[in-house]
Amino acid sequence: KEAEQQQKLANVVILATGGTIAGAGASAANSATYQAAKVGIDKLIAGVPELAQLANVRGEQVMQIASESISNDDLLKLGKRVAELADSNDVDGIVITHGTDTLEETAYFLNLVEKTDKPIVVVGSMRPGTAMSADGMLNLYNAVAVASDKQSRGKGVLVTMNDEIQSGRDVSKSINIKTEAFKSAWGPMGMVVEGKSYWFRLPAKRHTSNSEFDIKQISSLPAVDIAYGYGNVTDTAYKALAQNGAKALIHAGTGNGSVSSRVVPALQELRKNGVQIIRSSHVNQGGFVLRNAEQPDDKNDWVVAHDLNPQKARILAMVAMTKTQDSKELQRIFWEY
Ligand SMILES: NC(=O)CC[C@H](N)C(=O)O
Repeated sequence: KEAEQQQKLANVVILATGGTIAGAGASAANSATYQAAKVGIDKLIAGVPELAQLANVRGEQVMQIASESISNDDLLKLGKRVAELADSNDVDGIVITHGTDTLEETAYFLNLVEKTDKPIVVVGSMRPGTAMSADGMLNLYNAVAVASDKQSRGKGVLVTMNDEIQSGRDVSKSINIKTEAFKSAWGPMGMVVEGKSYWFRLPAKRHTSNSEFDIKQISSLPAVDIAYGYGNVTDTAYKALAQNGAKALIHAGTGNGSVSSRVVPALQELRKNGVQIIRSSHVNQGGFVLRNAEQPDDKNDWVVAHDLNPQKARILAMVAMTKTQDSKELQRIFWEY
């Protein structure tokens, strides 16, 4: 009977990378002061025995770090392992446990480069497992529930935090001290409640199987860096990043991606020297940058990131520039993904 039950359940692999979901603090009162990336994946799985009712679950420790330290090489390593698992017949879904600081970057990266319809769910927590009202157990349970659900197929890379199912493209860490930390300007795709998912909308942008990018064809990512716009800003950071080898600069602009008159000449000059200039916005609830609004992008040969925040724009620019150095192609890609 037990063997029959196991055969019916989906096979889900949990790839662990670290973060607060694997964190540990000195006491149960430490919800904010703790060390991330301490607890191994086997212990995390053992801590949620209910997972066995949802799926045949096994874990792999891919790395054990806080997500602010994830490098491009780490992204590639994780992405390639996800692709291998997605290709194997005995894997139905993949969950990635991840620190929340750059979770939105990894989720968007995988959304762009994994050529599969199988569910890929990225999950983290805001409190370590040692804290009172730790959120990691339920978030992980929800992630496995979504990853083992056939309905989750073909919907792009997903994020399950705070009972919501979010698109890995849209979602962003919006506050750092609440368990309700992850928001999308365009709303969640669904909810997961008591191990069951409820869907309300689908992503309109290209992703996974329908993407022109494939992790198997990517061996390195170009240097793309971000510089921040603010009152009294100078062009120092932009120039320094370019001098250090950046092939594209993401302008994390004020408002609708506006650029200070003290910075414009440097960006025009850098573009003439081959550096791609991509205007995004760092406004809190989600930016919306349009071509030739604020700045003459056609004349300057700059690109706009539209609704992608600066850190997501960096991910898309890196992936796109593995294929093209043409600014018009780059802009097409920024509209489509
Ligand atoms: N809540 C978290 O996961 C933050 C912990 C750590 N800074 C990380 O991103 O891994």
